[in-house]
Amino acid sequence: MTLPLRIGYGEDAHRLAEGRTLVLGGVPIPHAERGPIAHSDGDAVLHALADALLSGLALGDIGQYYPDTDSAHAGVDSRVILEDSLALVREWKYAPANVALVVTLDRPKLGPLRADIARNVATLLGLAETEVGVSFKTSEGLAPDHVQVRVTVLLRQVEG
Ligand SMILES: Nc1ccn([C@@H]2O[C@H](COP(=O)(O)O)[C@@H](O)[C@H]2O)c(=O)n1
Ligand SMILES: C[C@@]1(CO)OP(=O)(O)OP(=O)(O)OC[C@H]1O
Repeated sequence: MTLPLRIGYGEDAHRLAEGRTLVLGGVPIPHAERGPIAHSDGDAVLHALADALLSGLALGDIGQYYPDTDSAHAGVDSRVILEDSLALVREWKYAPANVALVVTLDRPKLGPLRADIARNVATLLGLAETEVGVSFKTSEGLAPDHVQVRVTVLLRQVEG
């Protein structure tokens, strides 16, 4: 891989159900009536982010490294998935430069948690908080039963 800059893109979606904790970017969301149905902890931000990191270097996706058919990964903390994906990026001598992420969720309002999510994601990636853009959208009632996340990441080549 020779390009000094590479773009990665990732998406994730989970159906929401009662009795589950909604965690986004490693931040538990208070007042969420429902949380994700998932094989792992279902953190859609970290899943989409990990996929974005991998896609930027054409390294596949998290389902290849963490198949949801493998009981060994049941309930896995998504921070581990992200750390593993970041380690692969570093092995190829790249590092994240900045991140833009969009969460689509009808309820609850996430605006008050924007800084917490940005800070947590930045810490996980070794970035400044100002390098993590966090946007929220409702689906306008079109998809009230799921959470959807889309992420772009810019990767920069680093010295070996
Ligand atoms: N779960 C959400 C969804 C949206 N917001 C904020 O609401 C504003 C309007 O969103 P629209 O989808 O109607 O365009 C926007 O400022 C979002 O940041 C939110 O806080 N939590
Ligand atoms: C993370 C994995 C593995 O535990 O499962 P889920 O938590 O269901 O998440 P998803 O984003 O649907 O796919 C990746 C899976 O392999």
